[in-house]
Amino acid sequence: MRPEVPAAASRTSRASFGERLAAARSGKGSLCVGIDPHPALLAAWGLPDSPEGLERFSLAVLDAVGPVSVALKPQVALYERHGSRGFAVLETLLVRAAEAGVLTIADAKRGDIGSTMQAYAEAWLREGSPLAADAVTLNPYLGFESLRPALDLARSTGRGVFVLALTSNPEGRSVQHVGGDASVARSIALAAAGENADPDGAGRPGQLGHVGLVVGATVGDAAERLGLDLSRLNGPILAPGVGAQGAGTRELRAAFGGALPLVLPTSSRAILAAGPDGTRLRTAAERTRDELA
Ligand SMILES: O=c1ccn([C@@H]2O[C@H](COP(=O)(O)O)[C@@H](O)[C@H]2O)c(=O)[nH]1
Repeated sequence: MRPEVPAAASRTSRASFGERLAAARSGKGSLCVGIDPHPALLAAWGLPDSPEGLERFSLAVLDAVGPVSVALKPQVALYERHGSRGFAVLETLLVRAAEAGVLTIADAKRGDIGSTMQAYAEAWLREGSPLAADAVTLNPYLGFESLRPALDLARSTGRGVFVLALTSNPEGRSVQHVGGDASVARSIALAAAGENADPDGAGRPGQLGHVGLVVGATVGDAAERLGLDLSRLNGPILAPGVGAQGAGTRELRAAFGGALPLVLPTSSRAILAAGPDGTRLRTAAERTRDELA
C-alpha cells in the first residue's frame, strides 16, 4: 500500500512539495537521477527489451541510487512503449519508491484542455491513484491556466508539478524564446511564481511552493536574457541536460546564477551507463552529485 505523504491530515497542516523536497535535499544533496530505460541501455545491462527487463532495471536503479538522490525521475515514455505491462512496471516502481521514502517525479509532460487535464491530474497526483507520483512534469502549450486541475490538486495533496519553461533541447528556442520580454518562457515563470506566493493557501508565504519549472542546464544565459527572475520563483527548478546533453557545473552556474539553491540538476544516461552493478551505479551518482555541489 502506498504511504500517505507526511502530515496529510488537513490542507493547511500538509507540507508543500517544495518543503518536502527541501527536507530531502538537506540529507541527500540536490541531484535528481532520471530513470530512462532505453533499449540500448537495457542491452548494455544484459537485460531484454521487455517489461521484465524494464522492471529489473527500474528496481535496480531505485535500490542503488535512491538513497543518494533527492528524487528519481522515471521517463514515462520509456514505460509507455511497453504498453499496459510497461505502465504496470511504472506503478510498481512508484509504490516501491514511496515505501523506500524516495521522492519521484513522473516525467510525463502532460497538458490538455482543462476537462481532460482534470483526468491527467487525477492519474498522476491523486491520493490512491496507481500512478500517483510526488510530482509530474507538465506542458503549458495550451496555456498555463489550462493546467489548473493539476496545480490545485498538487497544492491540496502536498505533491508538485514542474512546468516546462526553457527546455534543454535546441529546438525549444523557436517557441520558448520568441518575443524578448514577452516570451512564453517568461510568462510561464511569472505565472508559476504567482502560484507559489502563498503555497498552501494558508497565508504562509515563506514556504517553498508546489509549482516548479523545468529549465534545462544547457540553456546558457537564456533565463537572464529573457527576464525570467528565477530566484523569485519560490519553488524548485528541474534542470535536465547534465551529462549526456553536455552540461556540467560551469553550465549550471551560467544558467542559474543566484537561483542555484533552487535547482535540481538532473542526469539520466550518463549515470545509468555505469551498468547494473549496484556499487558502481551508486558511485556514479555520488560522483555526479558531489561534482555539481
Ligand atoms: O527540457 C527537458 C525536459 C526533459 N528532459 C528529459 O530529461 C531526461 C534527460 O536524459 P539524459 O539522458 O540525461 O539526457 C530525458 O528523459 C528527457 O526526456 C530533457 O532532457 N530536457
